[in-house]
Amino acid sequence: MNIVCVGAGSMAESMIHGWINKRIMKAENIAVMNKSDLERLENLKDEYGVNIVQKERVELRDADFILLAMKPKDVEAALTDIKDNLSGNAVILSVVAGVSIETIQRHVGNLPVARAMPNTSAKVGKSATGVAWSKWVTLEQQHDLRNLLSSIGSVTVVDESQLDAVTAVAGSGPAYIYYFAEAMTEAAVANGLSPADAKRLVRQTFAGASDMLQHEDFAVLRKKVTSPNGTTAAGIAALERNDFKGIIGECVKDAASRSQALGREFK
Ligand SMILES: NC(=O)C1=CN([C@@H]2O[C@H](COP(=O)(O)OP(=O)(O)OC[C@H]3O[C@@H](n4cnc5c(N)ncnc54)[C@H](O)[C@@H]3O)[C@@H](O)[C@H]2O)C=CC1
Ligand SMILES: O=C(O)[C@@H]1CCC=N1
Repeated sequence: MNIVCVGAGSMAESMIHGWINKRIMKAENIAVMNKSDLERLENLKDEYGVNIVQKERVELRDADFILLAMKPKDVEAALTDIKDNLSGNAVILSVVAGVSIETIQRHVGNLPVARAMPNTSAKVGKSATGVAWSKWVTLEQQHDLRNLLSSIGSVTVVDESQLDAVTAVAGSGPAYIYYFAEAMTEAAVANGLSPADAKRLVRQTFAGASDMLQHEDFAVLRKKVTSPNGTTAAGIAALERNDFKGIIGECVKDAASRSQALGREFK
């Protein structure tokens, strides 16, 4: 199986890292191309052993899967640029936020197109990925796509209309968690801990809690920490007073709306 990554930024790198780490792909079967940054491609070649798409672009013609991993505004130019080099057998796997299967097919014709929304935890094999595909994707190709995506984490097959929600929760989600970790660290320092100790404590608290989340119901876990009239109850009361759930609700709603807007903007 051959894959060409069109767009070689942080998302493509996370996926390449996951595929090679899990030995689902050999580096020699992966090729990368981008808009203009040859140094970036050379770096990926040095780091992972992947190929760089050559001027003649045989790699594109031989590809079973084309990973589309550029910003939404660059999709049209990228597809216009590669469409004459694609074989009819290639499946396009887009991770671009918002841009619909219909829009992609308008540029390349009735090629099989799948849209996935992974996240950067692909790098450590722990992406939470949602995927939807068009009717042109055969059962065998669906099977290969599941394999490719499950090598970087969990896979949830959804209807394309649900991908905006997947993007808002799982695609963007790691950033909310990092933001929460930053806020906890700042609060720890404000309450007298050294920055180094604060960071170590917060990092391990997140790591331990995220392990626990795998095994028990979220609310049950929370209740087990929360002694009546204790410290956690006081902390949670502050979250409730400040409408923490409302804030998170708005955060996810705005991210999903932005995903829809990107789809309209780059139709
Ligand atoms: N970073 C993240 O956490 C996630 C990103 N995504 C999606 O992945 C896509 C890529 O995001 P990043 O990797 O973060 O962006 P990035 O900015 O790190 O990389 C974009 C890459 O696209 C290339 N590119 C631009 N125009 C091109 C063209 N015409 N032909 C070929 N290559 C071209 C750039 O040279 C660059 O290598 C975005 O659409 C984003 O919505 C999806 C899930 C998570
Ligand atoms: O922020 C973005 O638009 C992309 C999509 C999901 C994560 N990063």
